[in-house]
Amino acid sequence: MNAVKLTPPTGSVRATIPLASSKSESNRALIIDALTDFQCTLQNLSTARDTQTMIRLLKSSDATADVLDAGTTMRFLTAYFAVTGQSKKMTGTPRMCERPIGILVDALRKLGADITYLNNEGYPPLQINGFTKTAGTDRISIRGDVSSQYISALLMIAPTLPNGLTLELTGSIGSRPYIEMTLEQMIYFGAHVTADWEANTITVSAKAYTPGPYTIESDWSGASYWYSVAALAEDEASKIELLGLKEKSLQGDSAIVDIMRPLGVDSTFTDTGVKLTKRPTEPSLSWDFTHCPDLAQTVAVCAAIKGVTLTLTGIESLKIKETDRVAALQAELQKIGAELVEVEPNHQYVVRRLETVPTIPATIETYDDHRMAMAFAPVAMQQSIIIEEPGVVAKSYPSFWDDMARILSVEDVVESTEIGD
Ligand SMILES: O=C(O)C1=C[C@@H](OP(=O)(O)O)[C@@H](O)[C@H](O)C1
Ligand SMILES: C=C(OP(=O)(O)O)C(=O)O
Repeated sequence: MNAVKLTPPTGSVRATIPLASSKSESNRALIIDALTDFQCTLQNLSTARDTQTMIRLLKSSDATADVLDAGTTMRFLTAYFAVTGQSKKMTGTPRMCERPIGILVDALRKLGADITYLNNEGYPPLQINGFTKTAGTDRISIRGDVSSQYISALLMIAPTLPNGLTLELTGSIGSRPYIEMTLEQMIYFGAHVTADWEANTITVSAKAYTPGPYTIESDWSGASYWYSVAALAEDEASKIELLGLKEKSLQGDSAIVDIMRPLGVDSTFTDTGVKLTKRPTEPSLSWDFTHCPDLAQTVAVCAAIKGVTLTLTGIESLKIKETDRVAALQAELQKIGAELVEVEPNHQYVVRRLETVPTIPATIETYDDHRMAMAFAPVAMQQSIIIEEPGVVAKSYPSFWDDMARILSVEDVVESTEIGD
């Protein structure tokens, strides 16, 4: 086993953190760039593995595209390879092959794509065998409550369809800011888009993208771990500056600014980013994570350590991400003396402290999930903690441990290897 041990800092924390840039914005910009025949100039692309995988697969002429564990890369490339008439086998990690894709494949088939499942119906791996543009329809109904990534994937290819596309989103809509991010980036590159959020209908005209320069913002999801660090810093004089973030962001995870105020963090925007300082904490907090699911783990762990009773709704989609994040949180929060209880089935959950005294340092399993590692790391502001398989952070934030080492001690834990291992 590979692990790192984190030890609390002494005194107040003062740090300036460069942050990784957003993999969500990067992966959209890369698809749009590919649809302009790579005529755009993209700046500050993310170093995240999910983005590096997207770059590699867009350049590759191999018959197989292995996206590893990158959800957006799988969903966006499936639509891109289909509409550009390529023959590709799409595959990924064993977990990726458990993450549903049927809703996107059904929609692409209606538009004219030839896609077959190679193993289980509705899941990767799949084989794309091209696209018949005239066979398609230009109006499609699609569920909005499983993953917004299917919707973003379809929207981005829509300008290249002969008649454009109208999407009617049915049921409740999750992760809506990610759909809005897609639309904003499409509009930036010259797409004609009309979104009617009353009727849940989005129309995209057939019109080629206009290539141009584009600079990716820092990653607000990655920023959330620094908000948790600030919230858990014991010294009231602690200050952290996060570079490259904007108050008016395309990223819905900028909601962390509002979520963290009751957890004790004030945000002040500057020309270069945002400064975090400490403020009084409230005893309880309720938040609906429907539109910012990637923040749920950060906030759950932070509230658990602070002893703030947290009521969470909108976390159903966590079960189909890199791991079942609800189950993973339930198991690991116990180790830091807290529990995540399902109060209303598949709807409302509460994080609260337990009476038991946990062992310190707790050893946290990460379940191949970058956000499990990064969400638990800020616990080290108050108590030592061991995080297993720390390399998982590479998916979205490869320099996370180097950045953490600016404020506290991050040591590799060397496990003795037994003969026969
Ligand atoms: O479109 C995107 O960039 C993303 C959308 C969200 O997924 P869902 O739409 O599946 O919730 C989010 O969890 C993921 O990290 C990135
Ligand atoms: C869910 C995530 O990513 P994806 O769905 O793109 O794998 C994430 O980064 O938390």
